[in-house]
Amino acid sequence: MDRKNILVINPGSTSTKVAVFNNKEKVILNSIDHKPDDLEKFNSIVDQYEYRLNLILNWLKEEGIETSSLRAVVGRGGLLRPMPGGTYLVTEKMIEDLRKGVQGEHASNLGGILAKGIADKEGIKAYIVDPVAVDEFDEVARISGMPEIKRKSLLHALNIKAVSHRLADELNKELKELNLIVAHLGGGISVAPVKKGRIVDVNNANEMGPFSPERTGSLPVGDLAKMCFSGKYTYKEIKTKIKGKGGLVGYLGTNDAREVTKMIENGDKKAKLIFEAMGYQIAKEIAAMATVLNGDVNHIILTGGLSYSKLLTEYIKDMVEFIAQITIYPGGDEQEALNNGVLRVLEGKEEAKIYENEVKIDD
Ligand SMILES: Nc1ncnc2c1ncn2[C@@H]1O[C@H](COP(=O)(O)OP(=O)(O)O)[C@@H](O)[C@H]1O
Ligand SMILES: CCCC(=O)OP(=O)(O)O
Repeated sequence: MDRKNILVINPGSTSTKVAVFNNKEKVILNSIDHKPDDLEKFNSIVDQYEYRLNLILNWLKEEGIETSSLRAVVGRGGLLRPMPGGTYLVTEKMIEDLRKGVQGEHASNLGGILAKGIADKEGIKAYIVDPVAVDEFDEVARISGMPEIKRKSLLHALNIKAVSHRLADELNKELKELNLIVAHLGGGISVAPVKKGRIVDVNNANEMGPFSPERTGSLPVGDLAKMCFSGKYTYKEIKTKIKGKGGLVGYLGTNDAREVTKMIENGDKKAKLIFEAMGYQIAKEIAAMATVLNGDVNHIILTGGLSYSKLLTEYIKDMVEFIAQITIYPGGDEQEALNNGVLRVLEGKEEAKIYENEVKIDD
């Protein structure tokens, strides 16, 4: 069979997005949503491998797409060691680090593993592009306030870079001429100042910043420490309360903003307060990042799944439009960005990076 297709796999905390491209053309796309109950039964992210793999393979089968038609497979890259952006070949060392979760656990750790699993069976190559561990921080942004703890760059780097380029193109400008604040509003939330194309700071989307559909974001640390030592919870339970059962899930029992919107439409006052509180925290984070850019902000971008919600984006807009003009790219461009990253390599415009050569391995 003619190998013409690229399979894109984007595992997120609330969904697995899959797409097939033929060169630049998107042949088909699907977002398989995961309710908290679907994932709760797994002990770790890596344990979800067979579950997500079967969902992908069954979907390909239903759509009549043979894996023998694939030319390459690309997955969203995970919490690897801090690394420069770009397209990376999935190597054994990368797989080892994704399995270990060297910077923690997140669904995107499965991206490279799933891509390699499918690619190896077909004897083709697997890649990741601009993983969530891309680190372009200014040194000052690494200081937490406690010498034992460093602030980390963990974020939706793939989409933040893609939509920044998209806006620059639409404005007919070079990205290096612009200062942007990009808020990716997904299962996790990243708010990043993009200074002349570089992501110089960000809340750690896994455990800092605004609360999100399934995460607490930053918490009052004294109360958290007390809770940890109360004897009521194991370490694992606390971790799940922070990531998985925090945010909208913690308050309202769902990670789905569409369900929350229905609750609000049906007069649920608690749902309204919590949804507005999420908007309030996102707006505050955007304003904080405006200071990182010394107030010199050309544009604010709202993107990610939550930015389909007019209720949420209007709330945020109202609070931050004094800073700069706002553009909304609902959902975002992650699938296209993954495909484009691989195409650049397959077309010889860029060389795939090798993980081991780009990161510091000191263990
Ligand atoms: N049309 C929509 N309207 C409102 N919220 C939406 C819509 N589509 C998706 N969402 C919400 O966006 C969030 C997921 O965003 P997404 O970027 O897909 O995250 P992830 O990649 O982590 O799965 C969920 O809370 C989901 O309910
Ligand atoms: C670790 C940051 C990436 C993130 O939060 O992605 P999801 O929104 O897909 O969970």
